[in-house]
Formats: sequence, structure tokens, C-alpha cells
Amino acid sequence: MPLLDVHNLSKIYEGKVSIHALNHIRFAVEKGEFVGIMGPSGSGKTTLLNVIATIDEPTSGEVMIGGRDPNKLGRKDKALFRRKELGFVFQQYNLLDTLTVEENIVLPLTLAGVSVAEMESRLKEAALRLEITPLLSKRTYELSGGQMQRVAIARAMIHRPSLILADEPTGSLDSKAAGEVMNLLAEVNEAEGATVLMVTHDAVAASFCHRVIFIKDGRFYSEMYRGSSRAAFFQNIIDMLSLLGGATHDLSPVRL
Ligand SMILES: Nc1ncnc2c1ncn2[C@@H]1O[C@H](COP(=O)(O)OP(=O)(O)OP(=O)(O)O)[C@@H](O)[C@H]1O
Repeated sequence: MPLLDVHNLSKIYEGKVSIHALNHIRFAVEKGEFVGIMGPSGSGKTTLLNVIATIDEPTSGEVMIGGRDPNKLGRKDKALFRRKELGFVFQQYNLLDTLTVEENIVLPLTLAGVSVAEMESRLKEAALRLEITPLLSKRTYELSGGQMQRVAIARAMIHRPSLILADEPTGSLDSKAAGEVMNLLAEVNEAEGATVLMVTHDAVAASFCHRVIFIKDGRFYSEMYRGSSRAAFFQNIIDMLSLLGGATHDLSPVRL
């Protein structure tokens, strides 16, 4: 059974003109996979992530995570499910600036009622993994963007969620910081066996994935597996994006 099964998912935003943001989209993600979602602006990527994250409800179809459909849960159970089973990484980090780095990272464990000893050991482990041990007592405003995103990834993984959802995690970073963040995210995926689904416009970031799914007009368009060379995968992604069209800003020259 796949960890994530998106089955015939549709989302219609009703209005004067109804918008079919997702149109019978289907795909599955296996446990431990690192999957990117790409597509032109307005193709439904954020809507897809929000429906998977239970932030938005589908019009029809279902999302199964670990064999359960969180959208069928009541409000309270849905919130619990989200907190326990999902980890989030956003473009704008979403860290709390009144807390220290350490307090930000352990927040999901505090909410889950984990013991202090367990919290400390997991914090130490996550900080080592994300190379942020020297930053733990700092405030978030003292950090660079890349450091903030590494803290956000530590927070997203510390409660060992079934699925980490990342929305443009490199969108606010320069190419050097973006490369570091992607390397570490790939390492978290590999070392912890964390399943990651990442929406991105950035072909370099996408080249770190095992597989990239391309969507267009709310539908599955195609998918590509990485194989052994990240440089070749990057080129294939660029070619697919130009075929997809409507995303010229993705095609600016970038260094690997
Ligand atoms: N809350 C909403 N109400 C009405 N329409 C919406 C809403 N959210 C998104 N849409 C529409 O649904 C479609 C898909 O939008 P979505 O934000 O999911 O695309 P996207 O691929 O993430 O785009 P981008 O790459 O520009 O972020 C668009 O036509 C958008 O205008």
C-alpha cells in the first residue's frame, strides 16, 4: 500500500465562474520516496498540497495517508492527524520569532506531550542532522534564510511524521543556500526514511527528488524518475517545463 494515495481528486472553487483547480488527479507516493510537484502557475499545485494537508477540502475524490482518509475525520481528529502525521515546510519558514530556535523545533513535541528526556535526545539528533547545533539558543531574527529553513525542516521532522509537505522551500533563498537546504532535506529523506512531497518552481531543487510529477490544468501530465545523474535529471526537468509552457520564469539560466 502506498503511503500517500491521491485518488481521482477534484477541487472546484465555486464563483461567478467555477474554477476546476484540480481535475480528477491521481498518483501515489511510496513510503520513503522524495517526490516533487511541478507545473505552470495556476496549475493547481498549492491547491493539491492544501487538500493533502487537510487545510482545504476536496470537492470529490480522496486522499489516503497511511491507509486513512483525514478528510473524513471530524474537526478535532483532523487537527490531531495533521499534528501527528504531517510535517510542514513553507517558503516563508513560519517560525515564531518570540521563541528561540530550540523552542521552535521542539514545539511539535511539546504539543504531543513527549517527555523532556526524549525531547532533548530528538532535538540533539535533529540539530546535528541539519547542522544547526550552534544556533539552538539564538532567536530567529539572528539567522540567515538558509539557517531558518534548516530550523524549519528540523521542526517539520522532529515528531517523525508520516509525510513531510514542503511548499517552495527554496523560494526565498539564494542558489547557494538553496543547494544546502536541498542537500539536507534529501539527507533527512534518506537517513530517516521520511516521505517528502515538495511543490517547487525551482528545477535545481526538483533535481534532488527521486521523482517529479508534472501537473497542468489540475491534471496529472507526466512524471520523471531521476536515475543516477542529478545533472541529467535537471536538464530533463528543464526540457519538460519548456514543453509544459506557461512558466518562462522557470527557465532563467541557473547553475547546478
Ligand atoms: N481560494 C480560492 N478561490 C478561488 N480560486 C482559487 C483559490 N485558490 C486557488 N484558486 C484558483 O485555482 C487555480 C489553481 O491555483 P493554485 O494556487 O493551486 O495554482 P499553483 O499551481 O499553486 O500556482 P502558482 O504556481 O502560481 O502558485 C488557479 O486558477 C487559482 O486562481
